[in-house]
Order: sequence, then structure tokens, then C-alpha cells
Amino acid sequence: MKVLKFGGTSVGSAENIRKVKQIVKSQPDDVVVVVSALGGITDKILNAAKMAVLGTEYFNTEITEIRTRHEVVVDDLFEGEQKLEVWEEVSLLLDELARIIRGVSMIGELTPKTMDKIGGFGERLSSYIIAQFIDHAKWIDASQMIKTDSAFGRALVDFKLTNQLIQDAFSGFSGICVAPGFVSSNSAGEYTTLGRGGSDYTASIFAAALNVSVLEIWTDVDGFMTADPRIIRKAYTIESLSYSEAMELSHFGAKVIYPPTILPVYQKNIPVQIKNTLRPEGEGSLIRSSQPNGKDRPIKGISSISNISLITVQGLGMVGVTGISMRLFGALARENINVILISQASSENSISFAVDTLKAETAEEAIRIEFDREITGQQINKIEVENELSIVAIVGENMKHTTGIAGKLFNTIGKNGINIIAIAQGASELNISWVVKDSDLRKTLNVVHESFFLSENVEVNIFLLGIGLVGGNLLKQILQQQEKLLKEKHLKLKLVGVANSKKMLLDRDGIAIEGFKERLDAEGQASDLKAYKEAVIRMNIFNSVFVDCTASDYSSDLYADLLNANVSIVTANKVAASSDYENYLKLKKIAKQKGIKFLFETNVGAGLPIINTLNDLVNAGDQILKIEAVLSGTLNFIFNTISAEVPMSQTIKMAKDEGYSEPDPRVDLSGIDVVRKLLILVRESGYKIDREDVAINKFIPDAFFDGSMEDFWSGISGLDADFEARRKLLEAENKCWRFVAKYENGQAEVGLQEIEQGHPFFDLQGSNNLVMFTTERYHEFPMIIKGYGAGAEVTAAGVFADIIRVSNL
Ligand SMILES: NC(=O)C1=CN([C@@H]2O[C@H](COP(=O)(O)OP(=O)(O)OC[C@H]3O[C@@H](n4cnc5c(N)ncnc54)[C@H](OP(=O)(O)O)[C@@H]3O)[C@@H](O)[C@H]2O)C=CC1
Ligand SMILES: N[C@@H](CC=O)C(=O)O
Repeated sequence: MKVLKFGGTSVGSAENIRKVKQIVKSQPDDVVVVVSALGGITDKILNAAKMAVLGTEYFNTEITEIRTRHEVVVDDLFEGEQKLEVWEEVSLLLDELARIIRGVSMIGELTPKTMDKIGGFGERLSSYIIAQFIDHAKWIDASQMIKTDSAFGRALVDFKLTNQLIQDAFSGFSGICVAPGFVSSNSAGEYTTLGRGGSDYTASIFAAALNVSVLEIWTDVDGFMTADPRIIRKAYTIESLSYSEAMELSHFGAKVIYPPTILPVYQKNIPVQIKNTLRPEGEGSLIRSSQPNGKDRPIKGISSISNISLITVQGLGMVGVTGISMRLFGALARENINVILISQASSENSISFAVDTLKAETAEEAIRIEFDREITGQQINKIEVENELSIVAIVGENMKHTTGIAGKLFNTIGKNGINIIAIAQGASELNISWVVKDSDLRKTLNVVHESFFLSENVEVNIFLLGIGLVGGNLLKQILQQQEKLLKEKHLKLKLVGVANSKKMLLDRDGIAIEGFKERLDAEGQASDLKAYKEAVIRMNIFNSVFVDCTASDYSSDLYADLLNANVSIVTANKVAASSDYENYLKLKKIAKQKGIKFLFETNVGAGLPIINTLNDLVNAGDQILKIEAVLSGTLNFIFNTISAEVPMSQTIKMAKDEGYSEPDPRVDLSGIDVVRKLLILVRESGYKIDREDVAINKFIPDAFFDGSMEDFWSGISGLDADFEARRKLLEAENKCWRFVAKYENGQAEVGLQEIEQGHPFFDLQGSNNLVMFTTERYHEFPMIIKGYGAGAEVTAAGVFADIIRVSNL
């Protein structure tokens, strides 16, 4: 024999009831079918009663809607004579319900006893309809078999009597019978109920009493999921879990099964199969007896409860005093307040506990009354209530066998900037639960799910600013590489924000790179740096990285706030790292404190591994003694391209067209770009330096940089003749121009130099860069890094590599 229980959605419409019939009919065994009320009906009944007692006439509307829902179902399921018979019986029940509710309205009183009497009408109605619809099914009145005390609202079952009554009723039974869930009665025969969700419990009580082979709970979800699928899209069904795991997950908010359901079947070792009525072919989840084995995943699922308040009772007078906890929780119990989590400091000077926010005020009052004497005597000096909180719990029997779970958990959460307000872990090591702000819940669930369930894939969420040459190339490269990274490196790169100077678009579900431009144009809002930053922070997405591919002077003003919100930064823009030394240091410090990344490898030498190498040298204890470098791709290209045929002004245009120059090439020509790079190298070498400490030897007069861009382009050709004359002389001497950056003994300078043949800079082709580090260890022969130092493609590749570095959180 089997017990099958169908929930409110499963029996919520005629169409679904047909599915139920199909499932029941396909069973080879004898079956007991336990059903809930039609979805939403119990709420309507209870609401009608509440409206009635308040004296509003709205209860009549609810009664009409309840009647209509049943009428529609009966009308659809039955035909002819049977329809009339069924409707007559259903009508009688509905009339009785309406009479009681009108009575409530007249006397203006709604007792728990009356609530229980009317609360079960939904199940009585649905079970009768379904019993009539399934041919040869027998209807039984579960309320007369499940016997309870008289605690109306949440009655306690008398198992001895109940088991006997069920066993007697089913002695010699075969076939199909249908019973209402949720309903029970006391010794006086008055209706009681088993608590909301109690139909599961009814089914479990039947299953245990009849010692069936399996209890099947048919619901509207696929089973227990690794997390709430409304928040975690990638949550998946847990195939099998132990009774304890199911109980813990249910307790902490997974509304798959009513928690008390577990105990009767657990005691009889009856497996519970959770199945989806709307997708019966799915595997579902199997709850059964299982021992921790060290092989399964350590964590089976994450669940959470929102709208929690944390109440902290604190006082030095609590230390070492026995009975405090007993009095505290006794006071709460007297008010029927369910305590969801408890956390106590080992110093005993404070106890924090979590309750449903709706109960917080009552709980606080109960404590104040209980500890009135201690509060007056200042042994207890603080009762603090924090609202808008959520509890998150990870559950798994195998945590017992795995070290480092808590370490990994809190490390991941911390790195994502989520503040943990309280923690509780039972000695059974079955669950770790903690309290976070409601506003951090989504991020917490994502972070934890990602690291414990999809650990084969790390997701990095990218907010891109700037989609010009570098940003545009970056997106192309990500698109090209995305699949491979996911497959081979289990790295999922997700674009969740994109902006240029005109429009910005943010979408936590991801922005497809193919066609992103069209979507940005169509859906984007007017671009605004501050608004973009605030949206990034507000979205509070885990593993986020802000990628700056602009040359904006202002985007770096956003970095501190972003880093403080635990958003890593990858930037091609040199403004931040070359800003005031204090600001540079501050940004690095925040990133370090937060355990996130502030990366700017492309700021010097584009895609060349210059900064990382420098960091490696310094971290390994080397000391940088001298830096000599050609750091401008644009200027090197200009000096390598200028000839009798190609004048200087034309080479500038060519450098811009090639994507070597800054959006404003005057930044290159003025030497500012090289100054920025030298500052960054010197700082990363461990020295304090600011812009005024760098001497600049410009080769184009300042007057050319003062006017507008148009002035610049129209005037610059005026220098061509002079440059050509000087170039010829240089060529005759077998020398070349290089714009050189140098740092040694605290002296920093940049400027144009005439380089002789044989010097490492002499043969530097095209837009290449070259850096020579003379260090304590690389002394006689300096370390040289050389290669493409500019260009959108290599720069984008460098930014890409930095983004990948962020994923090693
Ligand atoms: N090219 C190279 O070799 C290297 C470049 N870099 C750095 O890369 C960065 C980008 O260069 P590049 O791609 O050539 O520049 P582009 O001019 O091609 O692109 C700049 C992008 O930034 C956007 N932008 C500018 N200001 C803002 C703003 N206030 N808000 C939002 N978006 C803005 C622009 O939008 P819109 O189009 O609407 O104006 C554009 O999308 C620069 O900082 C540069 O120094 C670093 C190393 C090497
Ligand atoms: N404009 C820069 C680009 C790289 O930083 C250069 O020319 O080197």
C-alpha cells in the first residue's frame, strides 16, 4: 500500500484534478489519497471569517468566490446525473460553511475552535469531489481517525489512538480511498486542525499507521531544490536526502514539505518521494534513511527565511547566572513565540535569538516583563531588536566529514562584502545558519550556491564602462572565449552592465554580448557615472567586477565607493593609479582590506606583463634600483614612422587610426601618458612619488596643447618642416629618437632622447615598448620586457587577463 498526498495546486483546477486521477489510477498498489483544499481556498475561508468578525461585509464576496471556484470545478469534472448529485452534496457543505461565517459576523466572535471548525472545510470539499471523480474510490473522514488534544489551531496528535483507529478502518481494505488532509478531532468529536500545511502531516500519519511502502508527496515543484529557484536560477533538484536534511531544509524555509511530516515516517523508516504533479515524469526527491558517508556533497541545500528580527539580550549581570535562558525562552514559549535561531556568546553576557518579525514586539515585551527586576537593577542593560533580517542555512549530513566548510563559507561571504550579524551551528554539524540583512539575502544565496553547488563553475559579473576601441575589443574577445572558458576553466563571464558616454544598461540576468549595442541603444537610460555606480552597488551582485575602459578623468572617482561595496576593479584607464599618491594608496588599501582586486596591468605597456612582473620581483624581496623605459606606443610609432615621405603631423593621425594613441592624442604628445606610466611603475616598485616629482622634457611646445582639438590638428603640421630637418641630421648620425622614461635614486624624468645604435632602445620597432628593470638581483644585466605596448586588441587582452585574475577570489 502507498499513501499519495496532493497539495493545493495539484488539486487547484479541474485540469489538475484530471492529472491527479491519472496518477492515482496508474498505481499498481492499493492507495490512500490525501488531498489539500483547492489552492487558495483555505486562505479565503479564513479571510472570510476574519472579515466577518471585523464586521465588514467583504466576507460575502469571499463566500461567493469560494462557491464559484467549486462550482466551476464540479461543472467541468462531472456530467449529467452525477454532476447534480455531487453539486448537491458540495452545496450542502458550502451552505454550512456560509452559515457558520454569518454566525461569526452576527456574534462578532471568532474563537480558535470556530477557526478549526471552518478551517478544514476546504479539504472536506476537495476530498469529496475527488473521491467522486475517481471511479470506485471511497471517501473516508480523516478527521474522525486522527485524534488530537484540544489545542485548536495546532493540535497535538494522540498517536496511540489515531494509529488504532486508522488500522481498524483499513483492516481488509483494498482499492483507492480519498481522505481530507489537515483535519482532525478531539475526544469530544470537535474539529481540530494540524497546522497550516497539515495535509502533509495527515498523509504521514496515515503512512506510518498503515506501515506503507512509500509516502508520495505530489506538489507543484520538482522536489527539494539546492536553493530557492526564484532567486537562484541554477538551483537544481536534490535527488536524495536524509530525513534530517529534509527536516532542516523545511525548517529553514524550503516550503516543500510541512516539517512535522517527517517524524512519523522517519520512525517507521518509510521513504518519502516528492514528485511534481505538473511534471510527473521528473525524478523528484527521495527522502530516506541515510548515514553520512563522506562521499556525497557536504551540503545538500541552502534555504532561507526572510522577515526575521534578531533580539539581543545583553548584560554583565547575566554572566554565570543559572536559569537566564530558561526564563527567557519560557517567557517566549508562554507567548507561543517560535524561536528560529539562537546564538549565545560563550562569555554568557549576551543571548541573541531570531523570531518572525510579526512576533518581535510581543517577544520584546515578554522579555521586559520577565526580566523587569534585572533591567531595573541594570544586570540586563540592553534589549535590542534588529529588523529586516533573513536567516540563511546550509544543510548537509556530510558536513560532519568535511573540514573547512565553515571557513570556505564565511570566507566567500566576507569577500563579497556581506556582513554576518549572527551565526549558529549545532553540534550535530547538520546545519550552519547565519543572519544577514534582508538586502543581502539574494547575494548571499548566490554566493553560497555558487561556491558549494556549482563549484565547478565560478561566475564573474562584469559591469563595463566604455565600449570604444578597448572596451569593444574586450567584448569581442569575451564572446569568442566565453564558451571555452566555461568548458575548460569552469569560468562563467557574465556581462551585467554596459555603458558609454550616452547610454547605460544594467541587467542582473545578463546582457548577451551579441547584439548588446542594439539593446543598449533601445533600452539604455541616459548615461551618468554616478547613477551607474549607484546601480552597481544597489544590485549587490556577488563576484562583481567594474571594468573601466574609458579615458575619463572622472570615472576613477567611483572606484573607492565600488571597492568599498566589494566590487573589484579592472581598469585600462590610467587616471586612478597615477592620481595623487594618497588616493592611489587608498584604493589599493581598500581592495586589500576587502579581499578583492584592484587591477590595472594594462596601464603600462598595454598587454605586456609589466606590472605583474614588477609585483613578483618586489614580493619576492627584490629591490628596484633603476627603471629605464620606452613606454609610449604612440610616440615610438611616430618616431619609427616619420620619414622624408611621411611628415610628423601625418604620423600622429596614423597612430590614432591604428588605435595606439589616447582618445585625445595630445595626452601622448605632451608626455603626460608616459608620466602616468612612470608614476605607476615607481609606485608599484614601492616608492612614494607624485606628478610634480617627474621632470618632463617636452618636444612639442605647450602652445599646441592649449587650444581646441581642431586648433591642434590645423596647427601641428606647422612643425613638420623643423622635425624633418632635425630627423635628417639624426639619421646622418645613425641615431634615432625615443621618448624615454627614467627613474633612479629618487629622480624621475621623461623626455625625448637621441639614441645611438647598439642601445637596447635603438631597434625598438613600430609601437613597441621596452622596460628595463635594474634590481638588486638583476644588476649587471637588467630584466627586459619588450613587445607591443599599445593597440586596442592587446590592451583588451590585458584587461581580459585581469578579469580572469578577479575570478581567483
Ligand atoms: N589604446 C591603447 O593602446 C591603450 C589604451 N589604454 C586605455 O584604454 C582606455 C580606453 O581607450 P580607447 O578604447 O582607445 O578609448 P575610446 O575613446 O575608443 O573609448 C572610450 C569609451 O569610453 C566611453 N566614455 C568616455 N567617457 C565616458 C563617461 N564619462 N561615461 C561613460 N562612458 C564614457 C566612450 O563613450 P562614447 O563613445 O559614447 O564617447 C567610449 O565608449 C583609455 O583610458 C586608454 O588610456 C590603455 C592601454 C593601452
Ligand atoms: N596611448 C598609449 C596607449 C597605451 O597606454 C600609448 O601610445 O602607449
